[in-house]
This record gives sequence, structure tokens and C-alpha cells, in this order.
Amino acid sequence: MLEITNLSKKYKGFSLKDISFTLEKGYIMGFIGPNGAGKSTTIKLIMNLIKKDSGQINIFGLDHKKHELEIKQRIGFVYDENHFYEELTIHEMKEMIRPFYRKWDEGLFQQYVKEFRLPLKKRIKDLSKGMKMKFSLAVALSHHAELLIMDEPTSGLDPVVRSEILEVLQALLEDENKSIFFSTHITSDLEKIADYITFINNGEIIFSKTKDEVIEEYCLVKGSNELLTDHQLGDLIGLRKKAYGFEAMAVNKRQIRERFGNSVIIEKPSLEDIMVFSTRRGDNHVSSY
Ligand SMILES: Nc1ncnc2c1ncn2[C@@H]1O[C@H](COP(=O)(O)OP(=O)(O)OP(=O)(O)O)[C@@H](O)[C@H]1O
Repeated sequence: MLEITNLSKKYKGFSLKDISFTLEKGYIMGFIGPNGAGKSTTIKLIMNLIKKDSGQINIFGLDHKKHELEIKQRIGFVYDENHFYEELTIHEMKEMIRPFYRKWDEGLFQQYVKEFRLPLKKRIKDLSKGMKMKFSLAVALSHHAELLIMDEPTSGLDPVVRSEILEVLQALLEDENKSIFFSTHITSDLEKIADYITFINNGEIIFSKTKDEVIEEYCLVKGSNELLTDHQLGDLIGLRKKAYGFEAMAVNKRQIRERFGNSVIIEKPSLEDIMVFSTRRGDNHVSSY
């Protein structure tokens, strides 16, 4: 569905460095990383809203630039900021967008209007943030898109609206021919629905794996400071030493158990732990591994 190979983009003070990952049909991939990591830049490159320096982006097996019009008929895109005409009502805005899509399904749009309780006669500027996002989603889902690409769709939304949106996304995946790629820093949303996690930090992909693999491989390690000898520091990510002991993350749970035996506590990390430990400047910071 989406194949990114050695993609690079340089800005003054930031570069996206040779990133690669693939999203297969029928799966949800969460794209996580701290502020400024390069998530929006990657999404804008995929959507051909900015120009890449090098690399290849294929969507549905087609070059994203050469086949842009055809690809965009088959994509639903939800952007993180409101990009509708604020003075128009929901109904008027929808009428404006509708003719662009060959496969626009008015019945389906009306179903989402009902499900999301969208007030058709209200102006976009008078909608709450959650309503704007639901309208955006309804538009993105009403032309039978095969791939849904979303930049921070749940940021700034309350837990009720977020979970409503996640449910709609999950229901969408019951059709095995669809895929979803979305960026977020709300990692708990991904714990609920993502199949794959791609983690970007400082313009580099740290990993792109199934969620289960990530949670299985990574571990949190806690123990007393005396256990830390120099040759053991290399594998510990985001290490923090405190008076009562150290805490760190490691990539290979089995290796840590073999090395430290039962003298350390090993815990399962959340995706948030993985993001925080990987990016923080600990006493032994490791930026990529
Ligand atoms: N047009 C631009 N010109 C120069 N620098 C830019 C431009 N757009 C983005 N950047 C820089 O690129 C870096 C990555 O930004 P990007 O918006 O991709 O991050 P992000 O992961 O989406 O962050 P956030 O979670 O805060 O939205 C930032 O340091 C940003 O300042």
C-alpha cells in the first residue's frame, strides 16, 4: 500500500535521513515520535505537498508523483489543521469537495453525518475541534479510499471523541483491503488499535515493526548502581542513575536476563516508555541502535 525507500529531505537545521518503511494491505500503522521528529514532513512528502531531495515513495505500487491524481482518488487524507473554508457550512463545504472524487458515495457520507451527529447547517468556524475532525474524517471516508493517511488525527481531542474516532478506524479495517497510516504522539491510542509501529526520532527511523514485536523485545530494567560496569552500559537506553539505583530500557530482554540474572527487575514497557527512554538524554544516551 505504501512503500518508502531511502527518503531524504533537508531543511536548515533539520534533515530527514534516508528513511525507509513499508505498510501492507489490511493493517494500521502508527507513526510515532516526539515533537519535531519529522512526522509531518514525512506525511507531506508522501502527499507530494513538499519536494523530496531523494528517495522513492510508492503508493499502491505506483510512483507518488507520476500517478498523483490517480493515487489521490484512492487516498483519504486527514490533516492536523483545519483546511476547510471557515465561512461555509458543513453541507456547502461537502458539496464543494464532492465533485473531485469519482467514487464519492453520498449515502456513506450521510451515514457518517448521522453517526458523528454532524450539524450540516453549521458553519465550519463554529464547530468544536472534535466536530471539525469528525467532518474531516467523514469526508476522507466517503469516497471508498483504500489508504487513509492522517496527521495527528486525535491530538487535542477529549478521550470520548478520541475513542469514537478509533472505533471508526477499527471498523474500517474489517475490510481487509484497506490500510491506515497515522501519526500521533498519543501512544495509548496505538496500544489500542495499531498493528505496526514506526518510530522516528530526529529525522531517523529507529524501528518499524509489529506492535507485538516491539512490546515483546523491549524491556525496562531497574537495579542497583553497583551492577553497572562500563562494558554493560552500551546496551542500556536512556539510562538514569539515582541514589536508590538505575533505570533504563534495553532492546533484547533475553540478553539482559542472561547478563544480570535475577539481580535486576525487568518490566514490560508501554509505547510511551519506549518513546521517552529512546529520546531522553540519560546518563548514557543512545540515539539510535
Ligand atoms: N518549511 C520548513 N522550513 C524549515 N524547517 C522546517 C519546515 N517544516 C518543518 N521544518 C522543521 O523540520 C523539523 C521536523 O518538523 P515536523 O513538523 O516534520 O515534525 P513533527 O514530528 O511532525 O513534529 P510535531 O509532533 O511537533 O508536529 C522541525 O525541526 C521543523 O522546525
